[in-house]
Amino acid sequence: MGAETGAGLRVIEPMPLPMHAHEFADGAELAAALARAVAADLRGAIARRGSARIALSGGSTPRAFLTELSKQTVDWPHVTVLPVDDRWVHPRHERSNERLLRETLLQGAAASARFLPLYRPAPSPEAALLPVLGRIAHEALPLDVVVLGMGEDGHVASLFPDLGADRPGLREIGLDPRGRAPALAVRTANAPEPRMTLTLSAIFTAPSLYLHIEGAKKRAVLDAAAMDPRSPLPVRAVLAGAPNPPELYWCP
Ligand SMILES: O=C1O[C@H](COP(=O)(O)O)[C@@H](O)[C@H](O)[C@H]1O
Repeated sequence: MGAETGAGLRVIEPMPLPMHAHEFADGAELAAALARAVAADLRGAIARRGSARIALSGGSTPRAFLTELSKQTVDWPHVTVLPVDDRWVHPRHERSNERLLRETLLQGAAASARFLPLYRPAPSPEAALLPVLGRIAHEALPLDVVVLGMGEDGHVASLFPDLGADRPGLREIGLDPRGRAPALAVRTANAPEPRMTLTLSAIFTAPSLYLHIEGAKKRAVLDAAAMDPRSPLPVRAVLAGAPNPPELYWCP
């Protein structure tokens, strides 16, 4: 948007990066609507190609959505599910995103989906990176659907604002929309354990990209990042680089 000044000059004000916003009264309504939309995408991919691939976020926000998604009518044996990121902890650990997906989504009929873990029983994500990269490249890409969450610090997947602070160049690889690496081993001062994460170039292979955010504080972070062209937050890189505007599912 621009404004005329007295001298006839136009002051160009920044425009927010686009998103398709879907807003709900509460988390239960949001979870049901997001599950219906994602299930429709999965059925569409299966109808077109015979199979579907979906990458899903962990953390605390998506539990109700994942439970709703598991109840949807989908040809689950033809679906491959993977986490967008995982913490380098055993899959029975309470902070494991794999554990969350197994306990919520991979239940009932949805238990017949194929699960592709990012975690392996290796001492570090760096030690496991090569085999994980190979499996992702051969069995997960291109994705059909990605659902991203966001932390209050503006991180998405395990792409944190301090990405690359310990290893120069990592931030560029993780946030490059056209980069060649589909996954990264990362460490952050903001979380207790190392992690494995998909990069934005892998995330952007999905034609359906959802951003699932709950609460006023996260919404303010997102809106500020959408508005500020100089924002260093990884969520800004999602909005700026996504081939299509993401579908925002939000409730207070
Ligand atoms: O660490 C993570 O954080 C984000 C956001 O999680 P939330 O608990 O604030 O909902 C999540 O999207 C990501 O998958 C997870 O590993």
